[in-house]
Amino acid sequence: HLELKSLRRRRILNQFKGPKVLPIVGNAHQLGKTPPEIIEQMFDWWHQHGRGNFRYWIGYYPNLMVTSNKYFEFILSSQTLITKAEVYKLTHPWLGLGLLTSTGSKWFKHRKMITPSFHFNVLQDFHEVMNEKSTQFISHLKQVAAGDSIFDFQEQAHYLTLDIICDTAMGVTINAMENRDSELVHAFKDMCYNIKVRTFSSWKRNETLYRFASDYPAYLKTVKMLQDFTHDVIEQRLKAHKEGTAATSQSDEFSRKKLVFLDTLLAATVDGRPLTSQELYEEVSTFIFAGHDTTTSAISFAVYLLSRHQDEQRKLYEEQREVMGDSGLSREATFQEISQMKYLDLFIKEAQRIYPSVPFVGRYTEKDYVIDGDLVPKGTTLHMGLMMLGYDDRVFKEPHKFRPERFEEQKPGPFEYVPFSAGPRNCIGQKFALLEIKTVVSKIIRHFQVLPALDELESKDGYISTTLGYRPEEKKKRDLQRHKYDPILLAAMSLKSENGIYLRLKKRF
Ligand code: HEM
Repeated sequence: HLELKSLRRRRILNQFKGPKVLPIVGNAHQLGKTPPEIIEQMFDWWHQHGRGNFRYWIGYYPNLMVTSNKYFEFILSSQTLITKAEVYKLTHPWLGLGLLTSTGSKWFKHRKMITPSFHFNVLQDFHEVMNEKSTQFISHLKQVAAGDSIFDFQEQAHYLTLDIICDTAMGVTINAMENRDSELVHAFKDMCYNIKVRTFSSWKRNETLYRFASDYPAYLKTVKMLQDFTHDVIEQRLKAHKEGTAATSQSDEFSRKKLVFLDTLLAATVDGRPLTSQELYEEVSTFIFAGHDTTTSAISFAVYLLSRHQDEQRKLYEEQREVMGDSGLSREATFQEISQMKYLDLFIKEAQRIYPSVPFVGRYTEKDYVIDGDLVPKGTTLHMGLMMLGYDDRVFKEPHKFRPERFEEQKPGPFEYVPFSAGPRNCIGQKFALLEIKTVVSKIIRHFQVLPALDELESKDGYISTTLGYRPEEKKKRDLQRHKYDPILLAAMSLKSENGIYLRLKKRF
């Protein structure tokens, strides 16, 4: 039955390049056993098939890895090709159908309703929180990094971003940096971990089969804990609104009450009515997930690059001295000062090219499409290889060289570099994210010299340690020289280092 059902799709998709397909398994047997092996396989196939689009089958499910510019333009500009790939369903039990996962008219109406929540003025309130939490983060790092110790920065960054997002989304202080062993902090961590594990497990990915897994009861407990926590906070905030003790608009300057994301949702309407409690829950949870998993990745890899590329770090420090003044290095940067940090901006662009926080974006074709003259059949999962774009030497010369200046010298075309996606379904939190990354990273640069785990790991020639993106033969050779402290990349929904991001910090004052 499955064979017959997929006959048409097979016939059509055979027009695309791709690895040889076996009956029943498709190409699943070639994918690799571990998450890092899967991303390596994708890069290998990309090279083997002329660094263009290629198709592969997981059992009877067809997948098309998309890296061509014309495809990116078509998909990202489309108003109809907006249904997310099946993998996003793993977030449904926690997030429901919020902005990230919904489709059709629900997505359209909610996108319109939520857009003002990221308005410039609201961001200024968020910036206060980012500043406050990153000041705490600096004190926290001083303890963790004391005595020249080598520590996993990625883990610490996760606590920070969780603190920022809970406060900006709901006005709640969970203090994850200090209470890392609390049940709630564990629940957030476990949930992100669970999504990662299920992404790469062929049977745990299936909702019905997953019920038989040994970790299923613990998973249900985690989902319930997060749901109860968020519902409680929403109820309390709703009560505060009724009693007039919460901020209702950004102009609440007089009372100095901070506006949080939930406040803007409580004031919003869809179809002329306020949001239901389920809708409020879905959007707040989505904001929390999309807004902290990604920034953990972005901040971690940016700081990792600082540790390996001392010349660039020196330039960044000089810029901090220029913008903040020598006597101002210990204070918090204002919104305006952040926008004057131009080299930091280039640095983050370059960091996102090499280590995009969202390495792949998935869509599902609910009907046939003709893209760049090719027929793409209904029922195909499209994976947009955002990460491959960054390693394409037809666009970025010497892609393994870390050179923030490249973004000043030559701007990539509109669909050649899209870490925040593009078009109607682009990242709604882009400005929030950049503000957060810059606030945190600039503060780290002012307070510490970031050093690699071992002195000899500093890059002397500007080349990065990552070998993904090299041609397979070249990659194999370079892999032999890899060090245990070089990150091993894996692409769950966001890009992470499987073996952590180990580095050292030296206090500047
Ligand atoms: C470095 C940080 C970030 C990166 C690289 C990033 C990237 C992306 C990308 C590529 C998408 C498109 C996903 C898709 O089409 O499936 C997306 C969507 C989204 N992002 Fe971000 N993001 C970041 C941070 C944030 C933050 C901080 C928030 C919220 C505070 C956020 C909220 C969202 C939401 C709600 C969507 C769904 C938008 C929609 O479908 O209309 N993101 N992001």
